[in-house]
Amino acid sequence: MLERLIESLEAAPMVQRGDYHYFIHPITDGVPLLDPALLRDVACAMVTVMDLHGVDKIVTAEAMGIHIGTALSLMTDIPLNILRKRSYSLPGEIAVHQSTGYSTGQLYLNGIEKGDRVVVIDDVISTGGTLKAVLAALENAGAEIVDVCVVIQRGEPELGRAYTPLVTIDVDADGVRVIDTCR
Ligand SMILES: O=P(O)(O)OC[C@H]1O[C@H](OP(=O)(O)OP(=O)(O)O)[C@H](O)[C@@H]1O
Ligand SMILES: Nc1nc2[nH]cnc2c(=O)[nH]1
Repeated sequence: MLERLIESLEAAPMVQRGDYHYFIHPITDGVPLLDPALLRDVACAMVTVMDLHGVDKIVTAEAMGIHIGTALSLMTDIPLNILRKRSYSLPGEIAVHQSTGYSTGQLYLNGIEKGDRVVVIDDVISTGGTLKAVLAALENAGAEIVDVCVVIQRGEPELGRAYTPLVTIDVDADGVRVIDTCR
């Protein structure tokens, strides 16, 4: 089920963002083109590995969790909640600081109620800064985090809780090497 993902990751072009070796891939960038078969492979694999029993909401972060979260939502009928990079100033909005290997910003959580059972998904975890911010916002909102799943784990980031990557990669200036899969 993950052959297309592995093959395309190992062919991913690289760019520099400061000191950061950034790989470019359809799942993590939407560039150059997202093959529906690849998105379907990823969504099916996530449904297979995640605990979705009694889950009220799928939670992801803008921008590159959205297409994956949408596919999962369509497959499971579980509503999708997106942490946005801009504020809506709605009552109860929760703001958290996000930092990655090449950027910093804010994420804004709306629409999660105390006691909601949620799963968190994202395209990639690298420093863990984004998912830590998402988890902090959900904890602040009083959600119960049932499971966390990412398509790609880059390196060995700690989240302070268990999470499941579909694939684990090593990255250097020459490109991406897939070193483990969830199978
Ligand atoms: O583990 P980290 O170091 O936090 O990196 C992972 C995050 O980096 C990317 O988001 P980015 O903020 O670049 O925004 P995008 O999704 O809008 O591209 C990606 O979509 C993850 O959310
Ligand atoms: N596309 C892409 N997204 C990322 N998010 C964190 N690191 C990376 C990376 O190297 N490539």
